[in-house]
Amino acid sequence: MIEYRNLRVALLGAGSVGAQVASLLLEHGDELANRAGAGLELVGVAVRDLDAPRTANIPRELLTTDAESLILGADIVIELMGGLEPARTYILQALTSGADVITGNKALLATHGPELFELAEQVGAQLYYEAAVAGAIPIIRPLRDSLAGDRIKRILGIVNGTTNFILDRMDTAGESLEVALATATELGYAEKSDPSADIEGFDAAQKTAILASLAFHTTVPLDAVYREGITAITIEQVDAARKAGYVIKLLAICERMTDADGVEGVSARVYPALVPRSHPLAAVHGAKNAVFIEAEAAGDLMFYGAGAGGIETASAVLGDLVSAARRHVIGGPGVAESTHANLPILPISRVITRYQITLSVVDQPGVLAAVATLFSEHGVSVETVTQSVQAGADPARPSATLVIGTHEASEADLAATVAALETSQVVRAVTSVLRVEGS
Ligand SMILES: NC(=O)c1ccc[n+]([C@@H]2O[C@H](COP(=O)([O-])OP(=O)(O)OC[C@H]3O[C@@H](n4cnc5c(N)ncnc54)[C@H](O)[C@@H]3O)[C@@H](O)[C@H]2O)c1
Ligand SMILES: N[C@@H](CCO)C(=O)O
Ligand code: NA
Repeated sequence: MIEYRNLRVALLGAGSVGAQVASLLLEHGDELANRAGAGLELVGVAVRDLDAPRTANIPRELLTTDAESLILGADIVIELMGGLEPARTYILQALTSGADVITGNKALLATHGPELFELAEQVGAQLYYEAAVAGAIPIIRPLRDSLAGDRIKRILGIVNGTTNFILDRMDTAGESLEVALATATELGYAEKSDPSADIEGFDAAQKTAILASLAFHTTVPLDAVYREGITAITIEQVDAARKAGYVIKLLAICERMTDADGVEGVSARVYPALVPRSHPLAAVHGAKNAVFIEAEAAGDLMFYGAGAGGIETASAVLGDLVSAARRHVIGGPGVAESTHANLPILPISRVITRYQITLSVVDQPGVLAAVATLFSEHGVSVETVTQSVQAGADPARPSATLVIGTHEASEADLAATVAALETSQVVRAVTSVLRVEGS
């Protein structure tokens, strides 16, 4: 038996993820010690209620309601309480006392990341957060370490399991958004009391801010992430997408781009988009997550797996724990989160992408030409046009549906085009506007 130096590990929070971390650490502690080169002693678990039921057995003597004392005696602090406070204060206390910190708290990192990383750098400690983006899927470490020698061009992520589950049910089972959301809630994916963090895209936006900051060495604040959720997506849009060879996915997009004025910057955005069925992300079903990375030298890479779940996410936390322990063994300062590039963040109006617009129009001579003119007047180039004619109730006023695919255009030009279409005499209604990504 090798005698290792002992590291004192404090756990804050014993909910879905925390309880599994405690249980796995107690069960596999010896093996993890061999991998880390240091003993990993769970010295305490801070909880709110000593008697609350838990998903895993934790010896009663490890439980405490005194988080602050626990933090002060630890070499490594694992924060799995969630929320902004007191998580932020506890992490600041832990770093100040010289401990390394592991967290899965995307809300905190997306909001107060710079403050936490700055303090970690000042005191020479390390902040690990693999669990904060896409749960069990290794994505933080690949971006920070494996791809540190490359340049990331774009990240397209399915980083919210609840919305992917809902959109997948709409696509594969023909369920309405309401029915699919009810199933997601029943299965425990969406929050019962308030599913808006998922379906309005807030959770995905937090993860986007974290990924974009890391990928482009630039601080990307949460409020700079453009966000649309999935609540306006209809079953008609999902069906039409399928017939046209697409699937609708809620995407977290982090992209280095040059806007129409030649300004190079970072775009961070979340919205439901059409993804070609041939794209690897189209094959991500149910509540699974995937992150598709386009890198200059490495080309395309995809990371796929469980983006949530107590024991799955605990895997990411324990991976961080072994990394933190190895760093303690080796010594030296932590690796700072680099924001050296400091690229400007492009507002959504500057973003350039492709679109698909569906219109209900009057079916009479000159309509197609009038619609095409509106696109060209606003500098938007049409790539494809598909027309289908509806019988309609009034034979004297036949109606047609036009589906128009565009070449790349700026959001500002596209918005102006849509506004002009909406007031045009020949357009009865603009029934759908979706971006096309991943092609
Ligand atoms: N559940 C997942 O699948 C998942 C995936 C990725 C990341 N995360 C993140 O991991 C963190 C934990 O998530 P979870 O699902 O385990 O949450 P949870 O709500 O199941 O557990 C949080 C626990 O922390 C406790 N807690 C809250 N405030 C406390 C305090 N002041 N002192 C002591 N205990 C306190 C709560 O009582 C609860 O038991 C969150 O930041 C979450 O965003 C969760
Ligand atoms: N609510 C999140 C959990 C993980 O962050 C999801 O649906 O993916
Ligand atoms: Na992860």
